[in-house]
Amino acid sequence: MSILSLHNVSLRYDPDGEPVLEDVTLDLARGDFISVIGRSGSGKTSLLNLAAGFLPPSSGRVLINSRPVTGPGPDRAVVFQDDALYPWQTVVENVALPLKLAGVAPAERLQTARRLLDSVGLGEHGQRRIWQLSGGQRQRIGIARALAARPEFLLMDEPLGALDAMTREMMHGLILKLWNDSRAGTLLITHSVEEALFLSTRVVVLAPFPGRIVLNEPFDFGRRFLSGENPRVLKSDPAFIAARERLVTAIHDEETV
Ligand SMILES: Nc1ncnc2c1ncn2[C@@H]1O[C@H](COP(=O)(O)OP(=O)(O)OP(=O)(O)O)[C@@H](O)[C@H]1O
Repeated sequence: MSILSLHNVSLRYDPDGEPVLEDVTLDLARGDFISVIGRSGSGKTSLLNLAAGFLPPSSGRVLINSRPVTGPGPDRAVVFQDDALYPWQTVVENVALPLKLAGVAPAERLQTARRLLDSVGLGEHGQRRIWQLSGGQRQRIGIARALAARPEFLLMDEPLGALDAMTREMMHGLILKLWNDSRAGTLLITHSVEEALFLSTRVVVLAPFPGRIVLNEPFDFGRRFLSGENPRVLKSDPAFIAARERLVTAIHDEETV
């Protein structure tokens, strides 16, 4: 089983300055869905950038299956809040792009891209241009594209941050279904405690200055949703409400843990 690991990782942007992350240890395995929450400046995006291989740690190790990560790779797909789609290409061409870069033959990559577009409910929109779509549709395409090359890990930085509440809720169900189908080990950075709690098999809270893990707890609300439980009922479950309070307290109270 593939595991993306951060072992005792610290990060300084300024070699003489304070660390942005200090002694962070976290394992993301296939089938995991880990959300990272925390106050602004706690190092969430920096943590994702280390996992993606965009940045090297100042100390500690970032490993995939015990081998050092030396840069970005096709085993890790990244989705940002601002979708990086190409407006001059059609929807289906955008989704097929990672397969084109991987050298997959045109017929096969179009077939895969169409299947992914169907899975995000946009099968009818393949020939449209990106500018003809709503923000929620664009994020669905961004996630479909990220999954096209079957990455082992999906790293998402606030992918739903710009969406309205209703679209966001719809996206939660979709993200859980795609995660369940792909089994890609998923790391989600979010500002929404409820989103983290509803989606994740594990929620990690970072406290700032220096960024460090102050809470790391498993949850099963996403799995319960996938087994057919109603999301509104799940979110009013006393266990959900109590967990939300614990997470909010951990974010605002550095004495936790
Ligand atoms: N490229 C950079 N160079 C120098 N400092 C940086 C850089 N990127 C981030 N920082 C600093 O590192 C700290 C953590 O930033 P980071 O973006 O990882 O936090 P975050 O938790 O994702 O914040 P937010 O919730 O506001 O997006 C902040 O103090 C930020 O100013």
